Amino acid sequence: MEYISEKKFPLDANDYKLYEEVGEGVSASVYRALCVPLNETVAIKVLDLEKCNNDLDGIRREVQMMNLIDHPNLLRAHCSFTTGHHLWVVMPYMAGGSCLHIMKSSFPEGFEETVIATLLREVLKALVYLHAHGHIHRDVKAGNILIDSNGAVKLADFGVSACMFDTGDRQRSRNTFVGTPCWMAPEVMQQLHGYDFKADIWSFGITALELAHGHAPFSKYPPMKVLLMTLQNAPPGLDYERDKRFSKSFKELVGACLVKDPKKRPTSEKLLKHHFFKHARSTDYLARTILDGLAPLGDRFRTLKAKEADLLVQNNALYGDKEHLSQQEYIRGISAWNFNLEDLRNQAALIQDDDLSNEEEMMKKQTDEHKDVGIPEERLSPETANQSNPTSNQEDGFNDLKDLESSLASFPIKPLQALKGCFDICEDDENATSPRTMCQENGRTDGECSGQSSSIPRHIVAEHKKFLSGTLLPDNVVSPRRVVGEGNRDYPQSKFQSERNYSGSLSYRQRRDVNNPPSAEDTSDGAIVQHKGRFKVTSAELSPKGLTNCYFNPICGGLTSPASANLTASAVLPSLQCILQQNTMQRDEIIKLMKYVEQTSGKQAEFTDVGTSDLSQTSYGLSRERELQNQVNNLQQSVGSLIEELQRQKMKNAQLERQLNSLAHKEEE
Ligand SMILES: Nc1ncnc2c1ncn2[C@@H]1O[C@H](COP(=O)(O)OP(=O)(O)OP(=O)(O)O)[C@@H](O)[C@H]1O
Repeated sequence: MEYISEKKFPLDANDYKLYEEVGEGVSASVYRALCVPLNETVAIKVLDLEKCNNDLDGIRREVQMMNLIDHPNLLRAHCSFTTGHHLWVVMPYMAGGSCLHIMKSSFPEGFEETVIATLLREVLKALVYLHAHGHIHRDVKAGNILIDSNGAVKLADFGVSACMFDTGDRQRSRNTFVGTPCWMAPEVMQQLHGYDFKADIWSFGITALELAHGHAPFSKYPPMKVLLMTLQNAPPGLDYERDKRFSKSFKELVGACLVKDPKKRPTSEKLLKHHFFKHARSTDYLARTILDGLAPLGDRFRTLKAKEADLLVQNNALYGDKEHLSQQEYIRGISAWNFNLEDLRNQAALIQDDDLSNEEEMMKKQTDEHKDVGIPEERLSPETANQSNPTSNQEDGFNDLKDLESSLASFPIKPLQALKGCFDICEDDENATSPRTMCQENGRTDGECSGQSSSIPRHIVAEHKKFLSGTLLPDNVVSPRRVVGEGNRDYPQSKFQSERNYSGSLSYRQRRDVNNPPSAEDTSDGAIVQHKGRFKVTSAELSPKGLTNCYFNPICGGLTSPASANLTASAVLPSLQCILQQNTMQRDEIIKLMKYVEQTSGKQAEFTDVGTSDLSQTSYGLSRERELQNQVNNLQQSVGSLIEELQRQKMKNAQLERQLNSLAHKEEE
């Protein structure tokens, strides 16, 4: 892992003088330093190899990339070498720091359009180069756009990049769930067909919004919610009202990047010709406008770190609330979201009902706004598109299999609420190993439980399950029990549980190394890997056995477990609600499917009779379910207010404790 650039940077740590720390990632610290023989200021990224045992591949890839690339807008390494158990990567010093840090220090509301156009043009040039050479960056975001003292812009951090020309095992990495949630393209989250360069275009669009507002869309939400919102909502965009200060061409550029169908996104090359970039200026302009008057990078880094520590203490004392902490992580400016099952449950449980209705409103608003800006409906998620044109489904009827599939690929009406229920009830129940058990607990027969109808095409069923189970991640991500069910891959639940690391300095991977030596299975299909503070989940669908477990479980989804005697009302109610919602939706879908199958097999007349009586039974069932659901809602509201009250008391307690402490302190003095 040693190489030299033309300029002959020394490969001995003694030839460098380390100064202050200027940045920190999950796996590394970055220092300003002096290369003594060349008398040149450099940045040195120091990685502790003992702590990154499992990620050597990623590190190797990053260093190789930093060696091979040769483009003024990409951060290239001068050299790299090991010293003790550390790897030093020597690179040009980018005195301005990252765009994220600059915004956090001086532009909390985002940059003005000319600055954005200039920054984005430079980043896009880097992407054109990377894509032309077969690379996907996979982590484009303001935190990885660095600026030097002259205003030169470089895209950094190739730790999770991938190469389109890779084959075999490395090709699999292109189908992994990797990136930072807010910037992650829907196809990367969905894991259905793999992805390509266009994933970077989506992240580029999100970065444009981040530079415009000072934060990425959905950044205040916990990762689980970000995933759901990205998949379910209309793509984010510039708002006509709120973003009046931005030009139409900027809005169009963002709109072009943030299209859910990757095929409809422009290539980086085409995007570079977009008329928005006529607003771009020279990079000196950046130096004059955004770097002028900024404190030295090390000082800014220290201030941000102190702010972050304060916030962490405050939030811990006041809320103990992960949603606030997640936001706080964003303030820190690194993507240190460790992702584990326990978190998913906790985060799902944090989702409030009013969030849900806000979400729905937001979706509706975004749909209207998109219409205003003239964004075609194909940019909208299936749900939103349907909202904007309520008759479209009916008009199309059920004749088109494609329509059916797209409607099956939608989430329940309130997926977050459904998830909330599923996670609540799932608490550490080791007995819940199969859908069969769960369904028996619900008083269903196996037949009902499997939901497999001979008339339903199997590929539709498989896809359907992915969404109706309330799980948006690949099945293997959120349901270790499914893995257990496969027999030979018997992960105990605890292996998937990591302690969430809010400060981001320790990763799941590092902790696990201490307690569990890595096994071959760690990299097998479906293992969750926390990769450099981002998510990385290998898709099981790529393995030949991946699809064999795609059973459609209409009642329980993949996550619920039998109710145990000590379950609280708050745990049971949401889960009931989840079951009701899923039932309602699945019943509708089954009727559609039956109708479709009957129509195509020429039994229309027969079906009408059976169908009519089925439908009337169904509508009775539906109204009964609605009634029950209302009751569940009411009960849930009471539980909600009790929880709120509890939180208020907790806050009071924390305040009293602080007052007591300071009194005790004074007395001691
Ligand atoms: N060449 C550089 N000059 C100045 N600052 C830098 C340089 N390289 C990195 N930094 C700063 O250090 C921070 C961490 O670096 P980097 O992103 O490479 O670490 P990482 O461990 O890969 O982080 P991540 O958590 O994003 O994976 C960056 O966000 C940036 O602010």
